[in-house]
Amino acid sequence: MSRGVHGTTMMIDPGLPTGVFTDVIQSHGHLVDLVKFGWGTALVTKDIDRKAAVLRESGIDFYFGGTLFEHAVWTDQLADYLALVDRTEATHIEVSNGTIPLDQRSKADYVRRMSAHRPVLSEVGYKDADRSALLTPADWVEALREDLDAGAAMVITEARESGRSGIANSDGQMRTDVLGAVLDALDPATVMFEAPTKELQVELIRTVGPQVNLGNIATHDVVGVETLRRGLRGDTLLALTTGVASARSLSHSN
Ligand SMILES: O=C(O)[C@H](CS(=O)(=O)O)OP(=O)(O)O
Repeated sequence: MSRGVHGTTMMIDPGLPTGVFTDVIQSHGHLVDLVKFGWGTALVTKDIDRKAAVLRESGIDFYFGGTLFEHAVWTDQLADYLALVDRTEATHIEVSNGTIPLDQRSKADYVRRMSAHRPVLSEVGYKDADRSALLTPADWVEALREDLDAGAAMVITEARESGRSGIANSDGQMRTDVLGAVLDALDPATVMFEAPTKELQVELIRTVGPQVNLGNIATHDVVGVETLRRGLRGDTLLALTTGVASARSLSHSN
């Protein structure tokens, strides 16, 4: 799924027209490891099978938003959801409890069940910022561990498409207490951090390194994120690269 030293980049499709989506994949697909068809957009997208084919032809893994899984559980349509996964040949299933009343233990049971169908990406954190804020760093670590123990291929920290909930505060700032606890307890290779804003992307790349797995990257930000990973933007240049020019030659050129 990942491109080696540079971690997984998961792009979120908010329902782009098929032509635009195809263009994005043709132009930037080499920088994308995973695509999420956001929330329930797949069910109202006329061309979802064509979009899925574009990703299969490009060798890019994809799955449907956790909200679609939750909708299926809540409305008792899991069989239809799995039929969609099979028909489109989605490579992964996201299991989450960001919206519906599904406790952590029951979610972990779904991780076990869904792992029989596809590798599972399991999310921790809530869509509601106030509810998420009540989760302590220890709660996050415990839930992430429980999902990994239940067989999740990777766990996801919620931040929404806005970057204003879950592991981020409602003002968009990273909850550094949670991030620190997660990095102390888990191998970052097993975690994908949703990071739709430049502030969150920079913080994660500076803290974890270019190998950090980043999710919910907007279609128009794929190239920008890659430059951050490679120190090709001022925000990460000094943190990720070693200068070779001497101070003397630098001062001469100034
Ligand atoms: O795609 C989804 O279902 C949502 C996107 S958002 O939180 O509504 O912006 O995210 P997920 O993390 O997959 O639940």
